[in-house]
Amino acid sequence: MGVLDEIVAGVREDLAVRQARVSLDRLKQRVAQIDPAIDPMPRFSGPGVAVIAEVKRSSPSKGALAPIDDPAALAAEYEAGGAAAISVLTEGRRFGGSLDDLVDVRLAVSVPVLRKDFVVTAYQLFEARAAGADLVLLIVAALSDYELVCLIERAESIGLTPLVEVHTAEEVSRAVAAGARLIGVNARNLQTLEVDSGTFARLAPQIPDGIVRVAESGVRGPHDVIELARAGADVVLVGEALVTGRDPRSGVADLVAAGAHPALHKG
Ligand SMILES: O=C(O)c1ccccc1NCC(=O)[C@H](O)[C@H](O)COP(=O)(O)O
Repeated sequence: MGVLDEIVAGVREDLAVRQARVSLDRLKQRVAQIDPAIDPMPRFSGPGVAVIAEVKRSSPSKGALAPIDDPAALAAEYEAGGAAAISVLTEGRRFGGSLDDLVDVRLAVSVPVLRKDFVVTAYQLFEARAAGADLVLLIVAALSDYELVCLIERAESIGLTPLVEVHTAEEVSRAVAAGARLIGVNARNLQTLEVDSGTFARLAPQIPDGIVRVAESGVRGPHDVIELARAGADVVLVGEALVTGRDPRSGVADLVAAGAHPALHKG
């Protein structure tokens, strides 16, 4: 079994426990009561490169990264540094996250919030929206074409913007055919966990104009943002470098400044 399959198997076990506790109808009632989701797309379509800053305690590739006792405070620092959105890893077993983290972050910031998890059922979309998420990650490698189309449509029907994650040229084609408007190219191979910094530049030309391009994983600093911008990135998603860095606010601000350089402005 590969790493992704192992993670998804654990996610399904934990999901079954939550589904036994909270019915889908109850989640739908909650979703009907909360404020509408924020549309992140205008923030991702400016002249510079937008930064999604991630709340990430640990990972399968690196183990423990940072304790993050107060995810809300970290997210507020990210927002103060200029983050266009906050990503919250809500998977518990391998990433040390939870939906409670997302609820706390939602209350602390006014920028859009992404539920970064391994979503395989519509129930998780309602969980995400009920917790206050505005975006949700859908990983093409974890889904059939039919599941992908259904989850994109269902997410959008409840106001969530799907970030559709790809790793290969074939997955880009599947994401585009499924109707993705926001595609994330993840440079981390989900089998080997190695980061290949050339992945975005290889796959981005295959993503049609009009679809927002996100570069995910392995962004270490301003130099990488400049390289990714030159390769066509509209957005970068950064976790490890920010949670292990000196200061999250200035860490984000440095990335935003690099992506805002006039020489990189999109045409
Ligand atoms: O981070 C991992 O080790 C990982 C392993 C398997 C599946 C997903 C994984 N990470 C999720 C992410 O996509 C990253 O947290 C995100 O792109 C930020 O990456 P980084 O800046 O390299 O922390």
